[in-house]
Amino acid sequence: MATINDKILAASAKHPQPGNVFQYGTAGFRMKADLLDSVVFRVGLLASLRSRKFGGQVIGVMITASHNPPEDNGVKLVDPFGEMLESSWEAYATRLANAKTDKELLAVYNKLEQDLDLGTNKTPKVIYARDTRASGSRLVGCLVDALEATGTEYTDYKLLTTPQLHYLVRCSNTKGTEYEYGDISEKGYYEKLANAFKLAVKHKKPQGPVTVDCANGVGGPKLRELIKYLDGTIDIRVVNDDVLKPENLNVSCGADYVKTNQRAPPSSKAGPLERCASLDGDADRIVYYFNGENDKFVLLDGDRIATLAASFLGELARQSGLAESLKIGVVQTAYANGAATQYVTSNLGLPVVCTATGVKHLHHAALQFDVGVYFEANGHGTVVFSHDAYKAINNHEPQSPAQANALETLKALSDLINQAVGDALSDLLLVEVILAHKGWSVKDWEDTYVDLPNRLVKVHVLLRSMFVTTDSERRLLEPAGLQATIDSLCGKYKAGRSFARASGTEDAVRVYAEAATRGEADDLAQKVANAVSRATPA
Ligand SMILES: CC(=O)N[C@H]1[C@@H](OP(=O)(O)O)O[C@H](CO)[C@@H](O)[C@@H]1O
Ligand SMILES: [Mg+2]
Repeated sequence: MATINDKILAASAKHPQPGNVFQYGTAGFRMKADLLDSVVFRVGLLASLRSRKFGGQVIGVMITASHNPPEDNGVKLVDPFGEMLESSWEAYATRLANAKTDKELLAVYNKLEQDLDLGTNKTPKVIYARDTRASGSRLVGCLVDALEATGTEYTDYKLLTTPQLHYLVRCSNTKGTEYEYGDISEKGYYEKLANAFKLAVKHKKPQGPVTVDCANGVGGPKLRELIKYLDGTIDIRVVNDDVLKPENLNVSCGADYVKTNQRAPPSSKAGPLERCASLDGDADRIVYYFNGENDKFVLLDGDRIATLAASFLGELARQSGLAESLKIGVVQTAYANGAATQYVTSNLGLPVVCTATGVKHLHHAALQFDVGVYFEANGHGTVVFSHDAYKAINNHEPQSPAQANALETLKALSDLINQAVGDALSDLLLVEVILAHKGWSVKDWEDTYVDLPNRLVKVHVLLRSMFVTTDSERRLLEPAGLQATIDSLCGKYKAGRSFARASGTEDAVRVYAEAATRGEADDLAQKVANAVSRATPA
């Protein structure tokens, strides 16, 4: 009888390594889809090991390239509690992906089996899903070959948003425990969100429609499905939801297009002050926007969602009598607008923590609070409630009808908000709840503070690894002397702030600058970019 090792060798022979060098980055592996067969096969091997490491708990595999062009694809792993893969395992994924031959791959796999102290012999379990890309079903085939070869039990959830898969992983592993998260089904996801939303807006119905651009991705059909469970409590108008033409995915639409180009999708028919939102290709990011006075485009990005959520959660905690027991905090990266940071500390009186770029860093830091609000400026984020926060919310005896109302809304939000990962559908409903409660238009939301003009530029350098940062990427240790130059440049501009760091996803150094006026922000960004270029070999 063929051993597992024989089976891995035979299956691997169907998916030869193309000779490329791969790296499991911030968002898993991501590249042109036709290069990915061997990578997905090998991620399948790792998912099986990861499940064995946790005594047979369910691990998730998501096949998506999010906001990338339609011809790309990617793959990432979901850990047992629904979080992103633990960083130390990213290196194992990279090692497996880069083994040149089938034999070498098997050697790496067997070595990991030995080194990882896998403990019990429980059958490994994996669940997986994919976005709407044309290459998705072929890549699923590669994944299944690995799961079959390793004797891993698996369930194919077909098309899902990334956060839906995270939800299912968390539900699977918490069933019957005190952390039980929900029913292990797609329907369970919609029911959980819809019930929480209906409860949260029981007394305050959202005013006017919200138009949601779904990037022609998987978020479209999933949002349409969610709407069926909302019983007309909100008017959501779905646009750019054509998934039958996968070549249209993220093309001139979607959250990344809107954030990068600072404009609405050209197909948008929104009138002045109409509430609009855009999801990305796998629906884990969302940004809001509208046409303001004189047709000025106004973006309400992740910073704005974070400040809105923090302000509302702070109010609810006070109104329900839980201000003392719920420590609320906001987590941002250095890319957050200085005005947003200032608003949270000065106006809301809440602490702000800055972390390195990448949502896993933010998520981790947010767990230090009872209620941790975290968003990247690009619209990826969520609010995490600690176990103690759930206990406090669920055990608190309200002292008045007003307290009872606030508590009910707070409870509903703790169910509405995806605890595993940033989720565009959950975040959409969260924003809608808050605007409804505050009775705010998008203009009122914008008016909470004035963003500092800012500029983000990319500098192409020969060796981005030369750029070594400290202080949550806000300051450079190397190249020597460059930080002093940046400091002195910032000092010349009112409210000047700038930093440079190597991108983790592109071969470039990113320079961010903000200042009191548009001209000064642009000027500062350009000068720092020039200094970055000068500090590196040509
Ligand atoms: C300035 C910026 O937007 N950076 C993005 C980008 O990271 P970089 O390391 O800056 O390339 O991609 C990350 C993964 O999608 C995302 O988490 C992050 O916010
Ligand atoms: Mg995404």
